[in-house]
Amino acid sequence: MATGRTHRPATRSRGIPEATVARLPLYLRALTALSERSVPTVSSEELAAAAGVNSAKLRKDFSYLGSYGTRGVGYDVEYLVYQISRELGLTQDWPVVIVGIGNLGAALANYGGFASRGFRVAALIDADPAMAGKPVAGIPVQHTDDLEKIIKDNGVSIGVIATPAGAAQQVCDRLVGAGVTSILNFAPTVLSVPDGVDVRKVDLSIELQILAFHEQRKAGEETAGEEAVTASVPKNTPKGPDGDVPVVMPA
Ligand SMILES: NC(=O)c1ccc[n+]([C@@H]2O[C@H](COP(=O)([O-])OP(=O)(O)OC[C@H]3O[C@@H](n4cnc5c(N)ncnc54)[C@H](O)[C@@H]3O)[C@@H](O)[C@H]2O)c1
Repeated sequence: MATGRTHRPATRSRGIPEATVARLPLYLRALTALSERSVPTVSSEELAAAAGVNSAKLRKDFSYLGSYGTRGVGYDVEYLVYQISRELGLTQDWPVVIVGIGNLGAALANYGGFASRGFRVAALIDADPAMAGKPVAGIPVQHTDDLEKIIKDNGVSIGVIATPAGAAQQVCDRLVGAGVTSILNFAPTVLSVPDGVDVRKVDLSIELQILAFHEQRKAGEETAGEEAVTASVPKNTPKGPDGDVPVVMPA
């Protein structure tokens, strides 16, 4: 399998910066909550606060969508939900396969939040023959022998890897070989993929390490006369698009 990580430009071809794309799901989450409460319109300030984003940044982001709101009225909640969903490609159904149905894979399969956002778990795949045919979240687990056929039969373009780290590259290669072009990797390893394949990595332990760093810094700031401790750590630490630490990172 060809290797080499995908390097995305900071701006996608359609002119929406990656940083804006990363904030769209935050707006969508806040807007969906408003929609569920039947709130018809929202100001940029209210929405920015609900999404945890600076309001000037929000207005700039929405200008890329061609959405400027109405002075004195704000943004139409339902229309904005539609616009952002369309921009993110969520107005269509995305069949997803999960590979590695252990503790994490089973938890992901049971997570209802995927389906409600347009991601249908089409198949569960595991290398353990003892698991074949056993239902998890109502879906029978299938053996890795059939991985390529499962991908093709279900028209899958997004794969989730929840195998041990040592198996992740091989699983990734097979997924890509079968036509998968987007991978969400939970295994603690860096995956090599050919150009045109997107990999996103989720690592909760890294998030905890970043929080530990901040905790350490807070403790350092509270300790009078210990400037040497606070000065030894950089001021600018990794932040997410909305100012908090990101859970999903580029691979
Ligand atoms: N990113 C995170 O925040 C996070 C959190 C927890 C776990 N993890 C990682 O997720 C992975 C799974 O963790 P877990 O606790 O569910 O492990 P687990 O041992 O419970 O499950 C792993 C599953 O993968 C299957 N498997 C092994 N090799 C395979 C292969 N080649 N093809 C298909 N399936 C295969 C095993 O049969 C098993 O069912 C590990 O890499 C772990 O480090 C990541």
